[in-house]
Amino acid sequence: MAERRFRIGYALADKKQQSFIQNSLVSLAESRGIDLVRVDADRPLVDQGPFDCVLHKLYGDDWKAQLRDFERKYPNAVILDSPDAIERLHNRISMLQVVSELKIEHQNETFGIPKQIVIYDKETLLDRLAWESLKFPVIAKPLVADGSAKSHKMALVYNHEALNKLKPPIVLQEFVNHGGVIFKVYVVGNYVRCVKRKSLPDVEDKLDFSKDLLSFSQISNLAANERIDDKYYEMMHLGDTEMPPQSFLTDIARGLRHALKLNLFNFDVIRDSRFGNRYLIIDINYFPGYAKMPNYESVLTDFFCDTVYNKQKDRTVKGPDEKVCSEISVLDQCQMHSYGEDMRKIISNTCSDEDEGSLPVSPFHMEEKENSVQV
Ligand SMILES: Nc1ncnc2c1ncn2[C@@H]1O[C@H](COP(=O)(O)OP(=O)(O)OP(=O)(O)O)[C@@H](O)[C@H]1O
Ligand SMILES: O=P(O)(O)O[C@H]1[C@H](OP(=O)(O)O)[C@@H](OP(=O)(O)O)[C@@H](O)[C@@H](O)[C@@H]1OP(=O)(O)O
Ligand SMILES: [Mg+2]
Ligand SMILES: [Mg+2]
Repeated sequence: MAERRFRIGYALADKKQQSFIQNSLVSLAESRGIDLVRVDADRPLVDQGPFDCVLHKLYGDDWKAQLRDFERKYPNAVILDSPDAIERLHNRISMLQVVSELKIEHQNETFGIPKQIVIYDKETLLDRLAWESLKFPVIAKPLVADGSAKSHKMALVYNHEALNKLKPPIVLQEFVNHGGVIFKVYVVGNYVRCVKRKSLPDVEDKLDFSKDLLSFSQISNLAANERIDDKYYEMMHLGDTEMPPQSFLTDIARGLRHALKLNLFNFDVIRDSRFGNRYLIIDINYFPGYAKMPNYESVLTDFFCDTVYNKQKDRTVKGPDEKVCSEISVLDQCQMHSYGEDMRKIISNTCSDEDEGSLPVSPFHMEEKENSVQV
């Protein structure tokens, strides 16, 4: 049987393409039957198909219209992710609103978001009544989080007088001491991985009134070629900071993934130093810098395989007999690249004569990896 290969088109800004599309990822995906194909943003997407899946992080109405045209022509292709779902993350209020919708209970840990208000105009900014309930210092963040450099420009504001230096629309969020360490939780489908990063240091209880405002941008970011590993933890003295419980983060990730209807995102979490078991979600980003995550190549390749495999499964399931054939053939063509005979047995067993309805679980996520969990 001729080998069925899968095509995943990626439409990314240059910077993202450079960091994400590394040879190591391309060749691993290739060895598992997946070709990563660059989408030329200057030509209509619809003319560049077919793709089994489109991976994208581009903005604007024109791009959204292109995705709609593409979907009309190729209704079976998977778009990762839906532009409407991504848009919710472009506003720092709607982005975090979803956190309060989550119904998750853990015995020892609680979570939420910092106290915050949104200010749309200068008059309200200077009206003490409007933000009376907030305690200084606060972090001023642009309301819009659309990936532009401007949308990352923040300020730590120490007092009321400094507020007139800010340009609404902004979100004012209480600064919460958290021991200078932030947890970045990467989500790739049902895979969840938390890493530690250096964050803003704590501020003193007694505010230093000589300071009024401190501007900063992407304080917790790494350079494009850096990865989170033991060397980074050692250099940044992060080794001793205890991670939040993985099961707690996994539940939040699962809740966010379902509520947001997104597969590819990360969220930033800080541990409130006043309590020790209270966690605050401060930011959610679509398609973050995965290349800095340990083993990003295999995590992403597993996810790609899962995605195209599940889609193929949806498309081909008609009745038990047809199902058996179509699934074995997809697996033969794609997964056998890496799973070999054991997998063939699993599939054949699952598709035995007695088996009427159930489908084989996707074999791509059968191992639990260290420090990560499937949700
Ligand atoms: N409420 C807060 N209390 C304490 N520190 C905070 C708070 N909000 C943000 N920070 C610090 O400011 C940094 C930037 O904030 P935030 O993550 O909201 O910005 P961003 O530009 O969207 O970041 P990213 O690069 O992750 O997209 C955080 O990584 C953290 O160090
Ligand atoms: O630049 P990197 O690859 O690291 O990725 C960063 C990403 O930039 P890019 O998508 O333009 O590349 C940012 O996206 P926008 O908010 O600007 O859309 C945001 O998600 C950061 O949090 C990511 O860094 P991380 O926090 O994961 O380290
Ligand atoms: Mg952030
Ligand atoms: Mg962000």
